[in-house]
Amino acid sequence: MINPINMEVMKSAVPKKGMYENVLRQFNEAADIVKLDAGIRKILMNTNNEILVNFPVKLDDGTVEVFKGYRVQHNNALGPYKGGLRYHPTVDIDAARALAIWMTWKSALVGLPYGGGKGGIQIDPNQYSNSELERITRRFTYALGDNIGPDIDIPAPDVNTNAKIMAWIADTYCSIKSPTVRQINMHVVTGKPVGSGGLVGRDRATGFGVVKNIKLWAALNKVDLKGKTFIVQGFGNVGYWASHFLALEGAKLIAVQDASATLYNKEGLDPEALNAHATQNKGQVQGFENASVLEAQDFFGIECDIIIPAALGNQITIENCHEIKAQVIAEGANGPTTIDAERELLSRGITIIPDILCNSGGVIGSYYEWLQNKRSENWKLDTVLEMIADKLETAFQHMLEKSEEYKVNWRVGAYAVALTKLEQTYKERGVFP
Ligand SMILES: NC(=O)C1=CN([C@@H]2O[C@H](COP(=O)(O)OP(=O)(O)OC[C@H]3O[C@@H](n4cnc5c(N)ncnc54)[C@H](OP(=O)(O)O)[C@@H]3O)[C@@H](O)[C@H]2O)C=CC1
Ligand SMILES: O=C(O)CCC(=O)C(=O)O
Repeated sequence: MINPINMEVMKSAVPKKGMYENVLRQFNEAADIVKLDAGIRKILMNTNNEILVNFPVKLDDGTVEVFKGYRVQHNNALGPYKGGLRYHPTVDIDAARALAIWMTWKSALVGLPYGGGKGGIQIDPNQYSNSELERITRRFTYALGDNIGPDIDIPAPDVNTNAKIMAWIADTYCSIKSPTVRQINMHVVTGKPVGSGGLVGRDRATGFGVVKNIKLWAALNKVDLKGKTFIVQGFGNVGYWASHFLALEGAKLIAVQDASATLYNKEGLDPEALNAHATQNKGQVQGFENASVLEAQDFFGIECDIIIPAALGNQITIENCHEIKAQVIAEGANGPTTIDAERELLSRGITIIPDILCNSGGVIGSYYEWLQNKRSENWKLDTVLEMIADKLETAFQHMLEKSEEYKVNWRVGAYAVALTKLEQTYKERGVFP
């Protein structure tokens, strides 16, 4: 059902530059390789629904501001739309499209009963107070109306959103339902605080999954992670937890970059101390002691074994990829490597663990939260991490098999798994008899 107030639902338009162009190029390359049915290709090239809401919020000083919120629902052949909400000035329709499309491939690749969605608000959250952010989130939820729902479209955290914001969404969504069904709708979002139906371990699920993938890569290549050096771009949810888990393997974090600073220490940066510092410093690493400050453009050229991009898209580009010396890039972020940069890096023998697999621990964790809510169960942390690791191992194996079958790189192999699964689903249903 479409909320008639402040709502435009549009069909997808012409591809434009940026992440959206990248995702379509990746899709077309893989679709050619697997000889995807032409009709299914047309379906998957398009997004099902693109929702833009303009909603007013009264700020603390009494003035009114109108915000732009997006939710793109790419495809729901495998189940309800699923994917995060981002609060960032770069959120626009193209970014939401690209990120929603990646979610479809990701869910299909790791065998989840979900389609792909993504969205957010075009906003710099640092400019607003906590109570303003709460009102903005609640009005956004209200404006989305029944376009989201536990069996329709299930948002989750992404850049600059977190468990608290998910709790506000769940609370607002439930409060506009009849009292008799309120509590059974908490799984309209995942990534909630544990006290509000959240999953123990969803906070670390993405970073845990990134490191699980690095371990699978290391095992395949007989690499000992102990003593290996790594650098991380973005020290938020994904960047911190990936650093935490990789340090547990004996690897050494030697540089971190966020929007505030680029920090370096070849003797090692302690992820826990850095996280404690960032927590006291609006989430930012700037001002951390025991590190030298580098120019931002020098980050990817740092001598190291592993790079974990865990910030925004299009960070590793044709301009900076020549400087990269690492053996492997584990894509914690969505779309961090441009297509041209990837080509160059692969030609130099650098491995890229593709985002749709590498960061999928998050949505797998979300799936278990959703299932836990549906079944009124509670799982322990060890059980949750084991279940996530298990799905990742299977998906990693499937990616290797398809890469081998078609003699293609890992990203195309991962896409081949996802597209084959979607094609099978459409054909089984008789859409294309
Ligand atoms: N959260 C999740 O479960 C999942 C997230 N992802 C992806 O992982 C990435 C990170 O998400 P998440 O950790 O949740 O987000 P957070 O908001 O928790 O952290 C984002 C980090 O990126 C940094 N950053 C922002 N802009 C820049 C920049 N221009 N240069 C360097 N660093 C920058 C931020 O720094 P600052 O604080 O200074 O702005 C912050 O450290 C995104 O691409 C997201 O889509 C993928 C799967 C699941
Ligand atoms: O947990 C989820 O539902 C989605 C997380 C996400 O946004 C992503 O994987 O990019």
